[in-house]
Amino acid sequence: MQQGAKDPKSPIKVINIVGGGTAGWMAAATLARHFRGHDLSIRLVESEQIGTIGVGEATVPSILNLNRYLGIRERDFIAATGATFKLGIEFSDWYTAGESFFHPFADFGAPLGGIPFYPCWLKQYKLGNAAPLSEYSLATALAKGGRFAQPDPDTQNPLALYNYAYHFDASRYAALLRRIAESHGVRRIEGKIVEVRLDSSNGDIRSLHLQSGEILHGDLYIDCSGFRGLLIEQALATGYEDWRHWLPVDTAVAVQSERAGPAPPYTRATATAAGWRWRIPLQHRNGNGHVFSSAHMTTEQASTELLKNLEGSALGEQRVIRFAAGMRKKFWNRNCVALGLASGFIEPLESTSISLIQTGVEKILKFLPDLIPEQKNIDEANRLNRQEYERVRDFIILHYKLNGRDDTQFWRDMRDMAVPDTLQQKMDAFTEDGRLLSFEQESFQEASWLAIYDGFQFRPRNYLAEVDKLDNKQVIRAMENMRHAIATAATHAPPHHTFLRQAFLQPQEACAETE
Ligand SMILES: Cc1cc2nc3c(=O)[nH]c(=O)nc-3n(C[C@H](O)[C@H](O)[C@H](O)COP(=O)(O)OP(=O)(O)OC[C@H]3O[C@@H](n4cnc5c(N)ncnc54)[C@H](O)[C@@H]3O)c2cc1C
Repeated sequence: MQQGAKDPKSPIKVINIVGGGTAGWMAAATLARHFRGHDLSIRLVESEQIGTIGVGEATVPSILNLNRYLGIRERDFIAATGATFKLGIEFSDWYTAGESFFHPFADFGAPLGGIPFYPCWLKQYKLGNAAPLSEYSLATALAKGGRFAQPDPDTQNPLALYNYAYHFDASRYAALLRRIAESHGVRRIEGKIVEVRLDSSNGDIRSLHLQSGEILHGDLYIDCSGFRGLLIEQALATGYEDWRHWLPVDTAVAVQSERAGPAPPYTRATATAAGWRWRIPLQHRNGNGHVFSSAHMTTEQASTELLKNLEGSALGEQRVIRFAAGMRKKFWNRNCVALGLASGFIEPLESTSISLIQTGVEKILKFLPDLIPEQKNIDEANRLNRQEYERVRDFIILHYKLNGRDDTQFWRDMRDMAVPDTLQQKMDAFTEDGRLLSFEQESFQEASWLAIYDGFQFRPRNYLAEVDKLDNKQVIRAMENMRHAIATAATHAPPHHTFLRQAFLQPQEACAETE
């Protein structure tokens, strides 16, 4: 057998990870933790000369599971990464200019008489007896007031159940993960890979050749090299499925800025003439960016719009990043798995990339039992990965499809476009009677779909007939009680910055009682 070629039945002994951005270090820390005690060596190659993408600072709640798995205490995480809490996303000017709505990581209301809240609300809303849906969400009320408190895990009150995520400094998070990975034995190699050689007998990746002359052989290669896809595309020519006909936003200008005022506990996404701007509040600064369609707006226009709307002075230079929405045709091809930007990218509107890295790593763990790769497992991992990407894609497209703006060609085109069949099916079911279809591998659950439908005032023609079994007066009273309880609970929570300071940023001893 050639050097570097592996007997297909023997367990993997060497994993080479290419790239030390968020994807590379997430993979390194998780794989090293999962396979500790195995006869396995994990190496990570990264190049300071190339650097990382330097954005990617808003997350979804699944990040808490990763931190827990890696043994990262919330207090340490928040101090190390300059993190703030995130209750959801405020969408400004998306439906029409001047209007905004909130997508919380939480359900709306609580079931009434065994019937889910939404159909009950819908009937009363149509009758003019209900407040806007957002007023039945504690997470939304907290966000609006700039307040934060952690949900009480023992509460019996369904209104107090919500999730949260974080905003964090991506480079500091990568550094934290690196410390964990290295403590589990991962070896970091600084250097630029200048050549990737394939095994002529089977087409697998055989070796990585560094500028320094060092050659790395391995059994499994994880491509975390960013958009370039050094292994998965440049070496293995896996192919890319391009979704720009649905998601034409293809360029970002990004800049950091000084914080002005206390950090709100949410991300803001503000629609512009041909895209949208993000504002991500960290403890020590804001992350800002403007993502736009280059067919409808120049980089100069996008940059002017971004700078004009910064809340504090810009810190450092603006960066321009180009991308194409889509996914690699296979995320696992031969002896190579692509994670992060190397595996695909759907624009950052719902902060999904980091969670897709997480589920990508989980698929490696699940479909590589005993470290022995089998083609049927690889095929299944690819099938699930595709579905997961497509579900996220559909959810993002929905935000554009439902827009009510008439001010530019971009928004009119987005409203008129034909959407994927899977999305059309969901929209049709919802329009009929409020049914929320859920397919395999959904990243966003029913409450999230509801938040977007309702935010865009896209409402069903009918409500579920079952709701008519409930007594109208009782329903109205119960809903009013919920709204009152939520408003009261929200005003009792501390301002977000006070919560952060008191619970997480004070010296250890002072915090002991808050744990
Ligand atoms: C505009 C924008 C906004 C985003 N916002 C969010 C967000 O809010 N939330 C979210 O979840 N995600 C977001 N993302 C996605 C997020 O940034 C990425 O998923 C995340 O940073 C992971 O990137 P990565 O590690 O795959 O790639 P990168 O950070 O690009 O890292 C690539 C690594 O590969 C190394 N490398 C490349 N070539 C070589 C070579 N030849 N030799 C050696 N090393 C090499 C580099 O040195 C680097 O270490 C955003 C992305 C963009 C473009």
